[in-house]
Amino acid sequence: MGKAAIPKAKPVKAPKAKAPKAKPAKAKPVKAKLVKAKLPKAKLAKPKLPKAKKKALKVAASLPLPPGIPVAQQLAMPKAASAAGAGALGPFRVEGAEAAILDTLWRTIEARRAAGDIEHSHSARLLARGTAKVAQKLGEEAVECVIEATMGNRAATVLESADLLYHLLVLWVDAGIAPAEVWAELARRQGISGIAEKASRPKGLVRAANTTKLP
Ligand SMILES: N=c1c2ncn([C@@H]3O[C@H](COP(=O)(O)OP(=O)(O)OP(=O)(O)O)[C@@H](O)[C@H]3O)c2ncn1[C@@H]1O[C@H](COP(=O)(O)O)[C@@H](O)[C@H]1O
Repeated sequence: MGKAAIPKAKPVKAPKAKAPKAKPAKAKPVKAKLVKAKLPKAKLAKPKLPKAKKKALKVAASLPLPPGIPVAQQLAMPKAASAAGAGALGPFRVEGAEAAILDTLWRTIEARRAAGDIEHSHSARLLARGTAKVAQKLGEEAVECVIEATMGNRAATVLESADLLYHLLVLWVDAGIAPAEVWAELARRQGISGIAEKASRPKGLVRAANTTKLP
């Protein structure tokens, strides 16, 4: 019984011969890592071009952009850039295209309302249909904007955002609200945390009594 255990210990020496073979293999993984690091970049760069071209054709055919905004540049932007903040807006900068355009557009819509030329003015025609229609159109444009943003359609979201802002201004004109009133409210909120503000609101039945929301 004890003799049989001795021969089993001899094969243990065999693994020592395999150890030298492993040394040259160490140099290979280093090269393999470098190759792997380059592959993803090539894979990401190739599929982007055909997608951008397809989207550019669709948008150009169905929703033509105003002059001065490079469609190809918008669509070629990586999705990560859209979440990068103000830096992502670089390609969209157009001479004279600033937030002040909202004040100008509001004055135009107000002038159209006053003139009442429903034959030639979309604003006048929409305003003539009443508050409910104006509000309905704003809701429709908001939903369309939400859909495009949810689908990740960056360029279409820009177009829908413009529609949304225009129809919001029509609603302001209908309600007799001047942009400065909204700007003032935004200015008042500057520096106030939204979370802190919400926490300071009255809760429960007190809040429900003052709003249409459920407590
Ligand atoms: N920014 C806009 C703007 N954005 C969108 N639209 C119009 O909004 C309308 C939206 O079309 P929809 O089919 O969604 O709505 P709809 O025609 O009311 O159809 P229904 O919902 O009634 O079925 C289209 O006629 C668009 O051209 C705009 N119309 C005007 N403006 C600006 O307003 C200024 C004054 O326009 P007028 O009032 O038309 O002179 C213009 O110079 C522009 O600067």
